[in-house]
Amino acid sequence: MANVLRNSAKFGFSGVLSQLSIHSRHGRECVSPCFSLQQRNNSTSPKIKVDLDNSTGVAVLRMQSPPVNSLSLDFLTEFCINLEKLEMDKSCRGLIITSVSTHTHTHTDTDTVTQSHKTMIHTITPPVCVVSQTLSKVSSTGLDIITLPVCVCVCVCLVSQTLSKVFSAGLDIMEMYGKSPERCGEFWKAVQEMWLKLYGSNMATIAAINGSSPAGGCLMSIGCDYRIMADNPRYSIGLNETQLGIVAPFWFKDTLVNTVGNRAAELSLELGLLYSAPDALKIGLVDQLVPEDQVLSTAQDTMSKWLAVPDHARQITKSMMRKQTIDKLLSNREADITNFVSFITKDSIQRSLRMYLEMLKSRKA
Ligand SMILES: CCCCCCCCCCCCC/C=C/C(=O)SCCNC(=O)CCNC(=O)[C@H](O)C(C)(C)COP(=O)(O)OP(=O)(O)OC[C@H]1O[C@@H](n2cnc3c(N)ncnc32)[C@H](O)[C@@H]1OP(=O)(O)O
Repeated sequence: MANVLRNSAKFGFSGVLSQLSIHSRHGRECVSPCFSLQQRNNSTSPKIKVDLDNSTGVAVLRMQSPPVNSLSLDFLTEFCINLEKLEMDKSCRGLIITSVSTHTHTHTDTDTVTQSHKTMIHTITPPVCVVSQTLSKVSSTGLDIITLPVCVCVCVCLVSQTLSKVFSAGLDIMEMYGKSPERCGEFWKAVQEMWLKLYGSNMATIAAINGSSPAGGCLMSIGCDYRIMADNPRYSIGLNETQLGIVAPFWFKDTLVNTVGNRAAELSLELGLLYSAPDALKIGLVDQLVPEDQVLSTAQDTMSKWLAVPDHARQITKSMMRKQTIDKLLSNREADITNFVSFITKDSIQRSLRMYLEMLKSRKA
């Protein structure tokens, strides 16, 4: 333990993790070269928006991946990159994770379309510049040269997409359904990485849960130091894996046990319970309920209390509380990937996932 504390003090908590996970494909090894300490930490990427307030040292990470902020491989990779970048930024001490309820995505596109498609394009986007030209093209037979009237549109379009009222719908089920074992393994490694980075973060972390948060969304929430949830009867949170016919792995279970205790975790996991906000508060799955429009401001107020504690003392304490759980996964990472891949690719599990997907779609109809 003395070693742990010495290392924690020297490298910081996530520094210790990085030392241990140096071979990770999604870890520091591949991410670090992309970011220098000089880089600003206000970034907008397609699925995640990060704003760091330099005066408070608090970053707000907003998930903005419609329709439900599901955790795909791309999303997880982006999430980890953002976390790593903030972790390396000495001015960032606190992180709030939340979801944008609506977002406007600014998209610049260059497209080449045939004349017949021109009208359609115009109705979708206000083109900044439209250049008509004639394009010579080899036909599919390769013998005839045909000339098509084309319209080259350079468009700046505003696409408004609405996220349903979710914090995160958890792991992207499409990443686990009908995929090759290799792809499943890559995906699972990214899920592990997300949890390792979040649960072991040196930053004080708060989940501002402004929507439903099942399964992987719940894992992300309980990976934080504190949870504030919107008091909205439509929202639920929990590790509902068994309801899908799948099993939450040991480190999901350990994180839940560390949060709500053994008995509540046992009931919760075996029954795959999704809790309403008041019930989640009752078992300690979330720490505070507030009206929906106050989730973020409460998270900001709460963060200032966390940041009033000296960083090194908070970080070493966090390490003492979480290191054992983290080490358990670090020393079983490859076996955990192998387990996941062989479990998820079983015919019976694939059938369960298909039925669950169909159920999700039919609920809409
Ligand atoms: C020997 C054994 C050893 C054990 C070994 C263990 C190995 C490990 C085993 C595997 C462990 C895996 C762990 C899995 C964790 C997960 O996170 S699984 C995902 C669980 N998520 C859910 O159950 C949530 C499902 N979604 C919902 O309940 C609702 O969508 C919502 C979030 C409450 C939002 O509802 P609403 O606003 O009404 O939106 P919808 O209309 O339902 O959805 C919109 C579209 O989004 C699609 N969608 C929803 N969730 C997901 C998702 N998680 N992934 C992918 N896609 C999703 C939904 O189908 C809709 O799609 P369209 O119909 O095409 O619009």
